[in-house]
Amino acid sequence: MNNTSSSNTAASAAPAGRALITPRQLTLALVAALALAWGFLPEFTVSVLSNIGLYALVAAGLVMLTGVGGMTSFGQAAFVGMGAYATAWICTSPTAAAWMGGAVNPALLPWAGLLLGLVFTFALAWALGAVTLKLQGHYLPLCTIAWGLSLYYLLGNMDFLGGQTGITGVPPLVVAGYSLATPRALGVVIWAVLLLALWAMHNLLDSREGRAIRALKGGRLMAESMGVDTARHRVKLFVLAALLAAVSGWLYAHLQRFVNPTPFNLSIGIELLFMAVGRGAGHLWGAVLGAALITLLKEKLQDVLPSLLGSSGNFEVIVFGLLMLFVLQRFADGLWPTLARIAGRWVRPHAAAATDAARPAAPPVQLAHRDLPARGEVLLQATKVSKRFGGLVANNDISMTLKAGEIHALIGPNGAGKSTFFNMVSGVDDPSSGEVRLAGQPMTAKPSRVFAALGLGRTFQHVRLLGARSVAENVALGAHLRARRGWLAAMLRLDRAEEAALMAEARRQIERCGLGAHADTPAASLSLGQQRVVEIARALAGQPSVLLLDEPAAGLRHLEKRALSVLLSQLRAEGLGILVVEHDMEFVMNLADRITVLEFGTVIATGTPAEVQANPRVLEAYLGGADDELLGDAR
Ligand SMILES: Nc1ncnc2c1ncn2[C@@H]1O[C@H](COP(=O)(O)OP(=O)(O)OP(=O)(O)O)[C@@H](O)[C@H]1O
Repeated sequence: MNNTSSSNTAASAAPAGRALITPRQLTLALVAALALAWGFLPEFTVSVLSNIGLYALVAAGLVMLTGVGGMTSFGQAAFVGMGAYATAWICTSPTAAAWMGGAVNPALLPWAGLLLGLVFTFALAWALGAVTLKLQGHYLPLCTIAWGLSLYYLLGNMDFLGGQTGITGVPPLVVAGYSLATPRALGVVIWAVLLLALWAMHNLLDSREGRAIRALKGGRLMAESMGVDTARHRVKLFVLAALLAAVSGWLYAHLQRFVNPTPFNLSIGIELLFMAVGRGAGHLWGAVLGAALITLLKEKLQDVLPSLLGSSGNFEVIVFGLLMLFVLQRFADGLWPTLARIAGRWVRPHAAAATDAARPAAPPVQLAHRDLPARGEVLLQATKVSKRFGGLVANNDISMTLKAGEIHALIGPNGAGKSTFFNMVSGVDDPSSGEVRLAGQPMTAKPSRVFAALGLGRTFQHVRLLGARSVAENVALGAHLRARRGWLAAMLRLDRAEEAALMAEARRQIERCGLGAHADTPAASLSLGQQRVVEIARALAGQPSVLLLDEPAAGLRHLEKRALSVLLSQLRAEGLGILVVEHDMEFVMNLADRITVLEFGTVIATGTPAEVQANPRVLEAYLGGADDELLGDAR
């Protein structure tokens, strides 16, 4: 721990000499300045700022969905339309009034409209998300275009919603007896809602569920292996973005006081995406920056371009397209990180541990705890497991057991079928035939997260970490299933005690694996060998009874391998069962209790390291191939 805290102190002290202000102070100062100036700004500026607030609310949802979660949606404008139309209809329609008995206080109608919009959007977004988000690659954005268009045309073709003309006479919002009829009055609500939403989403990202959301982008395999239900998280993220869009639509309807389908068409959906793309992956404040840039630019271009070109038309869209090319070329991470780098001279980044220390101590919370099974108990059992890819038999009738308190190594030349077997005993893939049991339970057709819930922790052959996040955050993701607090608690910051316990557990595992000095370093800046050790720490944070390690020694230096050997021996002594796939024969022979050797998908030998090294088939498999010197080294 000492190393960690000293590095934090150094990290926070270094820029402090130049820095004038922390990000939080800067945000508060900007918000205070806006609040103070609000009453004195010209009407036009207030109107533009209100529009920026409305756009930023939708763009913030898109930053979460696209920037953080890795899912692109072109159809967000349609959800804005749903929020707008729901309130416009309920506030103006005689049918709606009749449904409500005609006795509702008119001041309450917009709130009924908000409720209707949210309920309707929730239901539709959940249904659309459940179907669409199963699609991968370019199919997902294509599908969002399809339903974005459908909803837009639906709004414009419903007679009871006024067709293409829309609905006029939407009343202003009334709050505590005050009518918010002007942009200056409603703008305050718009910005208050925006700031509240940014705060809630910032909190969400800084939580156990936030780490799970961030893990969605890098592929679902890793997240599922940590116990995250990725399909559910994707749908929830989609619904969250849709609800923010609907709230923006609700405010829009009461700002404009009329609605028609035009502002909810696909080109606005694309503009909203531009706003989110300019922000830099996952930077929430970038949504405000993107919304401000695009709104102001659009305003200017709509004035300047027609007079320059001598004819009217939506020329600004062409300029947006070209600008987007330029921004994506020059600022691949978006504009926000570039701005943040420039602002870094004056803005002091907060060090994670320093901020933790500044927080009031939360009451201690116990994370879920699992007792290790008795030594010798069978933890993982594969019985006659085969895997066929078309005509290729990658695994052929492989049987193997892993017991508590032993290290079992799986070796074999390249292409022997080790990774295929690993995938089947970790829930990534299902066997074509045969059975895998974990903790006595049949695991056929169970996803990886069920394996994780039953006590299986794993690392990956190709390291899968959240490169931009700290080592501590990466490791805390491994303890996902040991905590319970959900999205709402995180957004409202009711999860702090649990979060503190998770981070403490992460730091404990990092120390244990010898990376204490790097706990607050972004994972991507460690060496590949160290990143492999981070993966082991992450697996350990889940308190597994079975540990699957895929080439843990690859990329490690000699002393690091020795340290890893010591750690694995210690874990074995504690009673863990460890299955390791490894090409480094010296490492394997010195560490493993039992070894299974694969060749062409078939087990050719099983036994102690000495038995395996003396086995003529193994010698032939290795000495006949390119790996001969490996076995030679070990002997
Ligand atoms: N998804 C797949 N589709 C088709 N063939 C596959 C698939 N996955 C693996 N294979 C094939 O199965 C065989 C075993 O591959 P596998 O990756 O399991 O070997 P390995 O022992 O892990 O190799 P290495 O040590 O190089 O990682 C190889 O011939 C490989 O090409």
